[in-house]
Amino acid sequence: MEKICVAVRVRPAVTVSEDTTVNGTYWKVEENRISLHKSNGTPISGISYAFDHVFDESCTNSRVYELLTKDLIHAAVDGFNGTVFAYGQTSSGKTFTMNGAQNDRGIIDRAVKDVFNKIHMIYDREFLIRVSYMEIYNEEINDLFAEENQKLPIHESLERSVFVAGLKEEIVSDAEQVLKLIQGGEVIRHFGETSMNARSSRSHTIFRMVIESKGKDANSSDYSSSDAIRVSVLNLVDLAGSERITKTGAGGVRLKEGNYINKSLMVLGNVINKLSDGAKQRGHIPYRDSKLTRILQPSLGGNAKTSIICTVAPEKLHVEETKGTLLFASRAKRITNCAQVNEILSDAALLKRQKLEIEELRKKLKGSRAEVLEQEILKLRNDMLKYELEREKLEMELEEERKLHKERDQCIKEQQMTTDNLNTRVNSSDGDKSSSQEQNDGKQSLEEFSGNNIVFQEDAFWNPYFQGSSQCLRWQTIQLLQGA
Ligand SMILES: Nc1ncnc2c1ncn2[C@@H]1O[C@H](COP(=O)(O)OP(=O)(O)OP(=O)(O)O)[C@@H](O)[C@H]1O
Repeated sequence: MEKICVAVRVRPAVTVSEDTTVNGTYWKVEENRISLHKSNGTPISGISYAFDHVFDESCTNSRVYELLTKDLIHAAVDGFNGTVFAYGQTSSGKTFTMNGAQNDRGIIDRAVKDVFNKIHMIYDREFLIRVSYMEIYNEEINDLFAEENQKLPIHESLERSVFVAGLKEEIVSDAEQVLKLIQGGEVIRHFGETSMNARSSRSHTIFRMVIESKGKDANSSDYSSSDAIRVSVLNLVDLAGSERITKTGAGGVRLKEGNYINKSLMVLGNVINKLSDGAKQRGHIPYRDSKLTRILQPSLGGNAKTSIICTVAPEKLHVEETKGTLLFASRAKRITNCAQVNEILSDAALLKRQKLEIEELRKKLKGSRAEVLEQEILKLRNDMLKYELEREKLEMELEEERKLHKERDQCIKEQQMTTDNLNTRVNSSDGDKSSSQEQNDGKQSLEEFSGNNIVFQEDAFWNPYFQGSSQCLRWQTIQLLQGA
């Protein structure tokens, strides 16, 4: 999360008759602060604003570029979206700042050259640059690279986010080529003379560079420098200036243009207001209320680094407009964007990245409580494994036991049968020889097991000792009988 970078630039006073110190007030610039003072030097309370930078009338475009936009342009080459726009009342110096003058090249010119200088110094990536140039005139989008492309629609898709359908994109290889294309666009851009500016921009323009890059070394272990493709969008915007119709005295075409300009700037102001309210109070952001805010949506509170140059006129005549611009600037200063490198990953790159991330997390876990937990989990897992083995062993023993039990039952049955047979034989041969004493005891008579010389007592088979193998059962029975 980072705040939008906001600067105020005061243009030189244009007419001697509008002496800034006459009639009571003047704007004073001190470091990064601008405040309104009375002609006697006392500050007017409540009208003092601090920004990231405040540039006085002596400041050059070169300095504005260095302090406010250079880093952003370099970040765009590294994969961050970036937007720079100039905002201010008509004739306050927006076009001078963005497009420059003959002896002082503007931000766009410097940015284009800087982009190419920077990419020529990056040896491990290859770049593909595409540029487009459009204007929003009377709330319609026209292509400044192809005059026939007028009234272009805005579309939205998951892949491309918000985009202007049918806009011509030129693939470019050097700065000179780009600057020539821009010059061509300037010829068809809508300018017009007003009472306040001999060459007033009657449209908002958006010059766009799409910077794509890819690592040259595909075998590198660093995913970000090899397989991932970075795509960033750099918008350089020159807005038309707000104007008071009462001041300009415009009529006809100029009046219509002025109304459209004011309306779209009002929507921009509303969006800025809402965004500056903070995430909780903000509610619905009216991006869709104008083409300008729709196109700039990612740059306002979205995934982009944004710098705003608010231009003001120092003359007392414009003091109310200047106050309005400063209010806009101070609200914009409260907005936070969330810029991140835009990468498109192939499956291989994704895998590589995930592996690295897992490795990173492992490193972070080391030395923390998580490591102790990990060991505890390992110990529990070992214990579980031990119990599992024990359970299997017991199950096998149980199975063995069942088998023995079955054998024993079988054996009992066989012995029962033998006993029955013997009894039948004894009964039939001895007849009434059985002693009455034995019958009274309720015990069955002892039988001699022919062939083995072993004597069994029927009761003994139900003795608990008979649990076990049939061999053991026999031995226990014998012992019992011997002891009896
Ligand atoms: N910093 C500056 N130094 C010197 N001249 C400047 C500066 N800023 C503006 N000017 C001059 O002031 C005049 C108006 O400037 P510019 O056309 O850039 O205003 P603008 O804000 O773009 O106006 P509009 O909104 O009407 O297009 C131009 O003649 C320009 O050269």
